[in-house]
Amino acid sequence: MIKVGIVGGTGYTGVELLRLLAVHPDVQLTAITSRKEDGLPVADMFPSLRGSVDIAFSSPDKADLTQCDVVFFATPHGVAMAQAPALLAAGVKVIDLAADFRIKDKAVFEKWYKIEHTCPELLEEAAYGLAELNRAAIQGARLVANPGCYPTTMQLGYYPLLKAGLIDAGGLIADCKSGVSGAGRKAEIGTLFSESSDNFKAYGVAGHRHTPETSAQLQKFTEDKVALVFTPHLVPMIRGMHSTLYGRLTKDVTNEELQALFEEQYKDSPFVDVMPFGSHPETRSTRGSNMLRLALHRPDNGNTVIVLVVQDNLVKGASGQAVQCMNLMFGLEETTGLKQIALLP
Ligand SMILES: NC(=O)C1=CN([C@@H]2O[C@H](COP(=O)(O)OP(=O)(O)OC[C@H]3O[C@@H](n4cnc5c(N)ncnc54)[C@H](OP(=O)(O)O)[C@@H]3O)[C@@H](O)[C@H]2O)C=CC1
Ligand SMILES: CC(=O)N[C@@H](CCC(=O)OP(=O)(O)O)C(=O)O
Repeated sequence: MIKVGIVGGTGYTGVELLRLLAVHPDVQLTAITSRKEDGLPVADMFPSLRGSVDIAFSSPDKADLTQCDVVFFATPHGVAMAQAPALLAAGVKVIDLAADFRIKDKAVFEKWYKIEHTCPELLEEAAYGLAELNRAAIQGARLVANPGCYPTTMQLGYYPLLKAGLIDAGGLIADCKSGVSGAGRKAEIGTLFSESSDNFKAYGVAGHRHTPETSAQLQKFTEDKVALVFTPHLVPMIRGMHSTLYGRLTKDVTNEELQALFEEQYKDSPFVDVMPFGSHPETRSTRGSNMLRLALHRPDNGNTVIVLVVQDNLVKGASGQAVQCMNLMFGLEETTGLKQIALLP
């Protein structure tokens, strides 16, 4: 059994990890931290876990995480970088759901996250945890940087087109929407019911920290200079993400060829569903599941290709993806414990 620790067990991605790992056949939940809830049985806070998780929270300074085989950090940016060196030195693998190890350039990280990077020596080593595009590196990694939720949709949607040189890399436009759980469980005015329900707005239009993460990754797929315009929006739902990705075609290609390109690219990726050309994927078709679904469109058969991508921000966009990485790091089937079908309605 893989002994698992979770730092930040009281947040949305933390409890989502618990939901997934509680029924994972190869996992033993060993330590779950909370700074405020030391000693409280996890299932007292989250009754959905009654009968499935029987351990209590412990404060991060009391929890002996070195007894774990792997530790997930479901914490704000900056927490994992402070603890990862000691854990790795003790032989513990680390999966960070925050951004501490996603951006290789320390100066770029510090500019966008407004915190000093205290262990830049691990940046190069960290494997970027997007299994579909980086499987081999994750398999051999002891430190994984789980991607951001928006970047997951943008990369999986644009990758086949960029790699095949079919679109103008300098004119990528991504119009993305997230459910409110994407902002986490902490109290904030913007996520109060009266502020975020029956309301719809863009945010971070002048610049969002997922732009440098996504651009740096997309740049690996093409020699042309990538320029990405990314506009996130907050939609009045709890879970779910919908990204509409626009690309300007630069070569003659038929719709059948575009569809075949995506189907071929993801034929061995169990968590990417390439839907029939012209489909309209719905966020609810991924709710609670690790599946990302996408579909291609080409209005009027012109030179714009549109990729519609949906996922559950808390599963494929965060905790499910992290478990997918754990499976690869420990030589398990990538889908182990992740076969949940989306909840409808
Ligand atoms: N929500 C989402 O859809 C996604 C989130 N992420 C990223 O995952 C990470 C967690 O997000 P989310 O679960 O939404 O956040 P939450 O705000 O819901 O939870 C944060 C957790 O971190 C703990 N925590 C906070 N500060 C510290 C600290 N200094 N030391 C130890 N533990 C701490 C909190 O627990 P306590 O206060 O009890 O100690 C809490 O359990 C973030 O970096 C986020 O950016 C990534 C992709 C998607
Ligand atoms: C709706 C909402 O607020 N979403 C978050 C992104 C969540 C995510 O992926 O987070 P990290 O990259 O920070 O890990 C945001 O835009 O800041």
